[in-house]
Amino acid sequence: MIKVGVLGARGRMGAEVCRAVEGADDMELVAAVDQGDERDSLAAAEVVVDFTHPGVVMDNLRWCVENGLHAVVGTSGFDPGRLDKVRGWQTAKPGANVLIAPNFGIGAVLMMHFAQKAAPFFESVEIVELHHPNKADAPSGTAYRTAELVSAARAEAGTPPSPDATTTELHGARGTDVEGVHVHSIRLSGLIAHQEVLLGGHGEVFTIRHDSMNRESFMPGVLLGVRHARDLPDPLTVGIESLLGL
Ligand SMILES: NC(=O)C1=CN([C@@H]2O[C@H](COP(=O)(O)OP(=O)(O)OC[C@H]3O[C@@H](n4cnc5c(N)ncnc54)[C@H](OP(=O)(O)O)[C@@H]3O)[C@@H](O)[C@H]2O)C=CC1
Ligand SMILES: O=C(O)C1=N[C@H](C(=O)O)C[C@H](O)C1
Repeated sequence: MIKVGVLGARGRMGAEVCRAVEGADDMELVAAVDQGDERDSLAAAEVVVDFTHPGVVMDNLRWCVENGLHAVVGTSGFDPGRLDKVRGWQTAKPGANVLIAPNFGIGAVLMMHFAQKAAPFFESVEIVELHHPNKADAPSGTAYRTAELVSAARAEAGTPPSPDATTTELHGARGTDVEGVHVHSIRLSGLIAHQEVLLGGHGEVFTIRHDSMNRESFMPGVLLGVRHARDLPDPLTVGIESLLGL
C-alpha cells in the first residue's frame, strides 16, 4: 500500500484526489491537509499530492523535499525559474522525487504531444485555453507548457515565427506571448478545462482540441503519478508523458 497525503484536500481537485486515493486498492490516504491545517500529519505519507494555489505551492514543495517526501504536484504556475529552485532544494537535500504535471488528463497530455509534433509543419500557431471563472491563474499551466513545447519544436526545426502584421492593438487583444506563441485565455461559467491549439498553413487549418468535462478526468493520471513517484529515474520530472511511454 502506498501511503498518500493530500495538500489542498478541501479544494475542487484535492477533494477529488482524496476520493480517488480512497478508492484505489493499492493506496491509503493517511493525511488530508488544507489551508490553516498543520502539515505535520503529512510526515506519515510516502507520497504527497499538491493541488493548492500557485502562491503557496513552492513553500509546500520545499517542505516536502526537506522532509524527504516524494511529491506529485498538479498546482499550476511553474516556469523555468521555479523548476530551477526545486532542483536546488533537491541538490541540497537529495532523496525526494518531484513530479510536476501541468495537466494529468490523458487526452490533454496527448494534445500537447500532438501539438509539439505538428508545430514545425505549419506557418502559424496560436493557443486558446478556456476555463471555469474560479481559476486563479492565466494563462493556464497547460497552455504555458504547450507553448513551451511548441516553441522548442519550431526552434529545433528552424521554423520562422508565426506571421503577424498587427501594428496597432488594444492591450491584450492578441493575448499574451509565451516564448513567441500567442495564448488567449477565456474564463466562462459552465466550463471546466478546455484548450485548442490552432495550426495554420497554406489553405488549411489543423485544430487540436481537448475538453475535460469533469475533474474525475484527471484522476487516472494523478494515480499513475502516485504509483511511479517513488521510482522515477530523475529527481525532477515535468509532465506524465514519460509515464505513458510518449
Ligand atoms: N495538473 C492538473 O491536471 C490540474 C491542475 N489544476 C491546478 O490545481 C490547482 C488547484 O485547483 P483547484 O482545486 O481548482 O483550486 P481550489 O481553490 O478549489 O483548491 C485549492 C485548495 O487549496 C487550499 N489551500 C490554499 N493554500 C493552502 C496551503 N498553504 N496549504 C494547504 N491548502 C491550501 C485552498 O484553501 P482556500 O480555498 O481556503 O484558499 C483550497 O481548498 C490550481 O493551480 C489549478 O490550476 C487543476 C486541475 C487539474
Ligand atoms: O485550474 C484548473 O481548473 C486547471 N488547471 C490546470 C492548468 O492550469 O492548466 C489544468 C487544467 O487545465 C485545469
